[in-house]
Amino acid sequence: MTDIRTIDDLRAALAGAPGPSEAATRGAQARNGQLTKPPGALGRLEALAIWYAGWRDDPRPSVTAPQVIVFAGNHGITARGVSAFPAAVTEQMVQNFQAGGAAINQLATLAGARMDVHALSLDTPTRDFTEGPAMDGPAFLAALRAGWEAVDPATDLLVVGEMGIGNTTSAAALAQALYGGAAADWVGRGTGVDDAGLALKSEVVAAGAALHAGQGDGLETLRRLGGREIAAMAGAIARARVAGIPVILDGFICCAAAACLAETAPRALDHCVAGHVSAEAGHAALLDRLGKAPLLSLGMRLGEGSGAALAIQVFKGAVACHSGMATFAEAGVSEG
Ligand SMILES: Cc1cc2ncn([C@H]3O[C@H](COP(=O)(O)O)[C@@H](O)[C@H]3O)c2cc1C
Ligand SMILES: O=C(O)c1cccnc1
Repeated sequence: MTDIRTIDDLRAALAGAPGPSEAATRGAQARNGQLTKPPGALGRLEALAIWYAGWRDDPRPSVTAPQVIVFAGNHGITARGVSAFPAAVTEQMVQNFQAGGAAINQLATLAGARMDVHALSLDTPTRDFTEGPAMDGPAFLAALRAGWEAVDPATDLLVVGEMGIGNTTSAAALAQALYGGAAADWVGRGTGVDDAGLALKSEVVAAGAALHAGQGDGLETLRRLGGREIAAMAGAIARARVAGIPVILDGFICCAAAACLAETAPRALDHCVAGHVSAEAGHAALLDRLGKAPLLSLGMRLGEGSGAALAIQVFKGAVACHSGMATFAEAGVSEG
């Protein structure tokens, strides 16, 4: 599947996507058992490398072409005062990304990743989701397709990040609509709202979830409560699933996008690893729902793909050891 013309095309692509190669997984497991180290001594790095080998269909893979894609969108919900920063910051940060001045630029460069920035109709914010669906069908499909098409088929490790003032409110509403619980379980301070701002966010999220929960699958929920950049992240993660490209998930917003796919097709996130756990209040609970244990826990709460981009280096470490180390036989080291 190289194109999606309808949202049902995306549903079908997710449902029919192949899993990792069993032969490559077995080959990598066998290799891992022969490497010059005590069994299990590289901890979770060993499982990561084997998992990566399966998805890349190569028992001795390397990470040579990581890609970081940052999507930006504006949110009608910002009119309700849910962010500590004005909506204009979305566009200003896009310019900062393009000039190389944001945190994600530094972390992507350090990880040896190509970085692409896609600003999605910034002059047309989504609708306030407490009044109706955030996006109509064509706008939603366009955003999904922008994400789908942004993935370089030649990439071998993908990170998707976002910029969109107000999007922690959108992500919290998605989480509540998909998983239930109270709005207060899912809202956090985002860019740093005070206690009154947090209470307002809870009200807005509860109203959105009440209006839109239970109206369809994860993708339909995404159309109703998401944003263009969140939909594009979902489109990119889905493309990677179909193309067998492993993905490192970022923070709360990225995981909300991913959750919409998981609630659409049960194996939709088999190709994803959680890069980090964000300090945003609901992220740990969201990772639990996704069944993903984070690689890093550094108290970051930035978004942009920053935590996941940092985790590329953990991945590179895992794969470099797996594929570069000598075996006991090669090195003449005695096995225990
Ligand atoms: C200067 C600046 C850079 C950022 N980079 C990411 N975000 C993060 O903050 C926003 C979400 O928080 P809220 O829902 O509270 O608006 C998103 O755009 C996210 O990526 C930023 C926010 C700011 C202010
Ligand atoms: O976890 C995130 O992705 C996050 C948290 C706060 C603000 N922006 C993003």
